[in-house]
Amino acid sequence: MARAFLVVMDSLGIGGAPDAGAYFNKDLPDLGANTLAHIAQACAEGRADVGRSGPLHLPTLAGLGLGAALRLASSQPAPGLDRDDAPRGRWGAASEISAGKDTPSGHWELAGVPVPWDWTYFPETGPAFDRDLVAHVAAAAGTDGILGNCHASGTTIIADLGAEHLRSGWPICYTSADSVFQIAAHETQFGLDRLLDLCAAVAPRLHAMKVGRVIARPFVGSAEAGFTRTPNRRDYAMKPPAPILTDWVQAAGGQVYGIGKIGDIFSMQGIDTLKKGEDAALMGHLAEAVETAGAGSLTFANFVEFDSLYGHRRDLSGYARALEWFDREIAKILLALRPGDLMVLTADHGNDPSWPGTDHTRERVPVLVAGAGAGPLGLVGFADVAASVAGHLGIAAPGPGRSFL
Ligand SMILES: O=P(O)(O)O[C@H]1O[C@H](CO)[C@@H](O)[C@H]1O
Ligand SMILES: [Mn+2]
Ligand SMILES: [Mn+2]
Repeated sequence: MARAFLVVMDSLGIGGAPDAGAYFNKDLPDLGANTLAHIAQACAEGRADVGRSGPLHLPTLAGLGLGAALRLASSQPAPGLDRDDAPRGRWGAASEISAGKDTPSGHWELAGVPVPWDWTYFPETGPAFDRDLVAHVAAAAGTDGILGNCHASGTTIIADLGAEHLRSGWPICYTSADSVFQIAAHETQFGLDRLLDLCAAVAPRLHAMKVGRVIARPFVGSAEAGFTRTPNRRDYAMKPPAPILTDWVQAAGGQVYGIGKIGDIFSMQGIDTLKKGEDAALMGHLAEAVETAGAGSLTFANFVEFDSLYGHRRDLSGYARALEWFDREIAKILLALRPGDLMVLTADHGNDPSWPGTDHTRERVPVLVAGAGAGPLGLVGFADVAASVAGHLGIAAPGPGRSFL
């Protein structure tokens, strides 16, 4: 009996989005952004040699068709990924139709439901949040005000405002090119539970404004030693607008196992069990799911560190190291798959570490399939991923997606 494993390599874009010109980082359109190709180019040119060296080495993913998918999506050279002439998996490139280039829209559309509305974004100049919203957040925090109130990189803003936060006790509120309201606060001085309660309290108002996520960003440290974010980040996302792949599987009697950020991204909708942790631990949970998942089940995993630790930080070496680690680990997991298993490896948006700014980039994403033979899938849509997984499990797939298998 069939089982399905859907694995999102968060932010591993492969360029070529038809509408990239409509999305921006700073004032530069995302035209030409290509997360994977630019990492591969940096590796080949010796610009990504911290903790690794040489051309980007991804034999497992390339063997499934990653290089072929990249060439289909865009014309950018990707040294090291140009020799997989006969991929052993099914491979293709997917475009997103939802507006925005953030995690929730990407995942919802991969799960079969494109986002039917335009998200709310905050202005880049002047105060990001209006007086009513500031007053609402401060009241919920029990403070006389907030810090930040601007677009920022999360690591930079705690370095800049961490000391003032400790002095005043005011939460640090910031946003990005995504539809997000982020609140950073000291985990022990402000309190982790208090921060999570604050995010939960203000989320309904922000969701009503069509702001996709409120994100708790706890950190530790001191002005003297510096400030560091902890793994206790938590996202409070809007609910998807319609039943998604996880609901379809449950409705058909299958179990749904979430791994990583999947629980936050879908507000636990349609998810029976959730395993969280750093990416290394998540890989262990994925291996365990391959061992134990039942017939008719869906395991849905997100590996976020490509994005959070390396893409947003514009760290080419780190992203390459993470990809090479993932490639070695996923090789073992692919070997453990059984007849009747389908594994789809894909991504939710780009985050080109060679690009200006610190935000996501609008790109196509790879779709690599193990367990369904070999050969091209062509150019597909994000929602086709959900339809294909549903088709493999033999269940109905409402919505716009069409199976590519
Ligand atoms: O700079 P940090 O806080 O990591 O923020 C990043 O993380 C957010 C959510 O993924 C994005 O919108 C981006 O701004
Ligand atoms: Mn993402
Ligand atoms: Mn991100």
